[in-house]
Amino acid sequence: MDIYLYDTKQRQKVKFEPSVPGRVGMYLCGPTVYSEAHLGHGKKEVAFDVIRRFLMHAGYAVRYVSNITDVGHLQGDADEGEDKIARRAALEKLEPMEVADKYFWSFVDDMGKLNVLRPSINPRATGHIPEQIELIEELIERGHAYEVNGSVYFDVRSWPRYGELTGRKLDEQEEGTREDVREEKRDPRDFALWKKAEPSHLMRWDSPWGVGFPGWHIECSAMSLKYLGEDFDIHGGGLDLQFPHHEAEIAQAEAAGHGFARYWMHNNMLTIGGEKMSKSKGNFTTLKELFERVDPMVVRFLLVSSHYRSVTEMNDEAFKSAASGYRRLTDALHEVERHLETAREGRDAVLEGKINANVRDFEAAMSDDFNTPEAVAALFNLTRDVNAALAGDVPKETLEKARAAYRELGGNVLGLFEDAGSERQDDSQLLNTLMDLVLEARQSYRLGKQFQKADELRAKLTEAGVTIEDTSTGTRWKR
Ligand SMILES: Nc1ncnc2c1ncn2[C@@H]1O[C@H](COP(=O)(O)OP(=O)(O)OP(=O)(O)O)[C@@H](O)[C@H]1O
Ligand SMILES: [Zn+2]
Repeated sequence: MDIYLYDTKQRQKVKFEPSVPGRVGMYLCGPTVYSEAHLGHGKKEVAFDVIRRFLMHAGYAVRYVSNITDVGHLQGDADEGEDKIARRAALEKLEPMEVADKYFWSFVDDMGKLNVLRPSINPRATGHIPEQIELIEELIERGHAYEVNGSVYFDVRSWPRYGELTGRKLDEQEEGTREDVREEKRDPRDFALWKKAEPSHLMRWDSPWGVGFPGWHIECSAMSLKYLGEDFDIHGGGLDLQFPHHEAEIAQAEAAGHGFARYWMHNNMLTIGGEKMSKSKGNFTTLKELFERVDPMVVRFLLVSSHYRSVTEMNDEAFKSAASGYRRLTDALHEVERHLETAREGRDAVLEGKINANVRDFEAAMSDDFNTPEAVAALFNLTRDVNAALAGDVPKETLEKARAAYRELGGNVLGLFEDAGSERQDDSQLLNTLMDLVLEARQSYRLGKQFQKADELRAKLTEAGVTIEDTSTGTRWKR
């Protein structure tokens, strides 16, 4: 199966050829673990999870590495200032590593609910300080980095290829860093590889340049090279990471003499009211909040219904239609399974021909830069064909073929049906159904003017940790 993907660096769709036949090495920039993940983070994780799953479907053995940033990411992505983790540690009165662990496990939990496969390796920046120091030493030796007052900077002027991923011109590169220009830098575009730790800085390590901590970008170069080797296949991340983070990653690795990622893939943003969902804008919905009102599998369905390079807009309407689309697929699969219990032996060649055609459409869509909306459309066509046939009598072997198509394409590739998070997903679905029933009961008390009973129900729910709120659009509940 030939797979084409959009490579950010070449600015076009290209045929994917792994550097080692049959194997794929993939690296995805992971979370900075200082707060709860929001739906935008979910979009990124699901986008690359589906890419990984389809490569597995195509027969590749995939090593999927996604880092955990637990040091060096400073406020405002700058070269100067407070570390995001340390800041949160001070606010929550926790050790920095306690903050990192708390939000790391919370992230693992959220991604499990979204049925994102666990990475093969989840390396942490703090666990790879020697590797980062070694890479910085190589850069200094080759004349691409310099030390000043215990900090080390990448010398952008020594590396003319800097900026080639995004094709930024010199003056545009300066813009992002001008505010943080320090006298120490030879050029305002230079970025920190290692920072001297001020006495107040909690996270600190010995280095050839004194006590300090690594810059934000160096961990990804060091850890991807360590676990995937030179010239690994795919590097992914959000669009907003292209500059400066990914430009810096490439420069750090290549200037030190290493081959780096061969394909660059970037997901577009999840928006709300047309604006990027982000922590700093405050317009975010954490996945945990969302899962209280929307089944995580519906959230995943919404995410895969738009292309990873398209913007996904979040609103109640989108969730409503995702819920009904998702229900159509699961209902059809359940119907197939129900019919299988009593089906007669034999096959239906006409329906099998249609199933095969839909499977081919699905694979063609996914081979064309992982076009999930078209792949979902193929599943709906399959559903239409299967439902029409189920009105009559479908024999067993053909039903099994239909079930296998749903399980492989909808389940294993799009991740919509089972595995990692299925138990918890069932629980949350059950909880939603039960709460709908409870709220209906309360509503009928109120309509029957049995207000005391309605209030008692509400009080008992509060006792159980569930609060309910009456709004103009209906009653909502929260845990
Ligand atoms: N709305 C979004 N849609 C898609 N991906 C996102 C979105 N927000 C963040 N990401 C991706 O998640 C990763 C981590 O992002 P980050 O922690 O900077 O989140 P953020 O909410 O944008 O935070 P901040 O506003 O503080 O920059 C990045 O790869 C980024 O591209
Ligand atoms: Zn990175």
